[in-house]
Amino acid sequence: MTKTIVVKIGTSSLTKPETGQLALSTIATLAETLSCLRGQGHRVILVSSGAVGVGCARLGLTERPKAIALKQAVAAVGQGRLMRVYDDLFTTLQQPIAQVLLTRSDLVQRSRYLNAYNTFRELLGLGVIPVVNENDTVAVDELKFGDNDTLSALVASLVEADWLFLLTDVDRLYSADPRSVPDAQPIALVSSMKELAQLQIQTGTQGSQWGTGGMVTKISAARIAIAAGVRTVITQGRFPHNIEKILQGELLGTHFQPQPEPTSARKRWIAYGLVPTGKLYLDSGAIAAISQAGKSLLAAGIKSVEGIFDTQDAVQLCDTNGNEIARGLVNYTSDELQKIRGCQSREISTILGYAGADTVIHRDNLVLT
Ligand SMILES: Nc1ncnc2c1ncn2[C@@H]1O[C@H](COP(=O)(O)OP(=O)(O)O)[C@@H](O)[C@H]1O
Ligand SMILES: N[C@@H](CCC(=O)OP(=O)(O)O)C(=O)O
Repeated sequence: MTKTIVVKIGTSSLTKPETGQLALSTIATLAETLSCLRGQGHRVILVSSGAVGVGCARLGLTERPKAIALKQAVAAVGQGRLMRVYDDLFTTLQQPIAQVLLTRSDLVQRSRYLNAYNTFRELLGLGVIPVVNENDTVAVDELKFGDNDTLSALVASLVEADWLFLLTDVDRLYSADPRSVPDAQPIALVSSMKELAQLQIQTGTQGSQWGTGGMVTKISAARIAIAAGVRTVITQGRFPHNIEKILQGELLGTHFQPQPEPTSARKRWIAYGLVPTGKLYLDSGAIAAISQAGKSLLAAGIKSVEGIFDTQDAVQLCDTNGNEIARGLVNYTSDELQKIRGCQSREISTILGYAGADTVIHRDNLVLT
């Protein structure tokens, strides 16, 4: 059966750690594998990092730049070079590809989000493999994916993929970073995010020398993808043929089982497409009402309000310790909420001097995270 498959490859797999030069045999095998999957009728998207790493190698820089302007300039050098290598390899295999560079803002506005969806649909319909990366050269700090693990999960969610493969320089997820904890235990299957929380995995915050997010971003990417019904696998990038083996049922890498009932497309956009601009801290009654009873959020349950936002902006809903429970679109501005937090709905019109919505966030606009 035809599947939609998103494959993300990180800098640590695309380049040689010693020199930063391209790992050509890995890239060639990846191109071969993806072309083969296309030949079998699957729809394939490649999310490729490497613009900064390849740009550094091209310019003789020995470490990933920290200054934003330099990083953006280096990415511009590397992205072109990376695409040239991909195009040469895929052309040899008679497989057309396309470059798709996205920024966070392309997914924030609903119309642009749908536009991105339409572009992917057309490309996949044409039998093209889109090669996606963040548009590092123009992305601004506040509106960044920041790492391609997240980007690939958002793309997988956008196109409602069946599979997301996160290819990296370790063969799977471990109970702790195997670089620093040699007896860390391998994890083969994660059946829910609740189970993952119980495993208490240690990830550190660092990736490899050239990678960005390490395992943390892969786990949060898996969270986004499985909520969209996408089976997610973390596996070794050096052996791209493993993707075919996994699709045939071999249990390589770490598998994250998709949520049985995926969150609706609109709610996924609210939860992960939008960038929240504020936080509402809730009391325990409100937390129980939204998380267990599926109710809307009322002003009475809000203890405090953080940030400046407008109506219909996305905000995070947190417990009093700041742990996020849900996200949603607010019916009131931050100024209004400062005045009505903790109040009964019937008091709102007297406090504000005009009638507003009964709910602060209607349950149709509220997503548990
Ligand atoms: N619990 C863990 N299990 C496996 N790897 C981990 C874990 N915690 C941290 N890591 C580190 O994450 C690294 C991969 O992340 P990163 O360098 O960002 O890769 P990529 O460039 O593929 O995105 C591994 O090399 C490993 O050292
Ligand atoms: N967009 C950046 C990659 C960011 C990123 O997530 O890198 P990695 O951790 O290697 O997957 C680039 O092309 O260099």
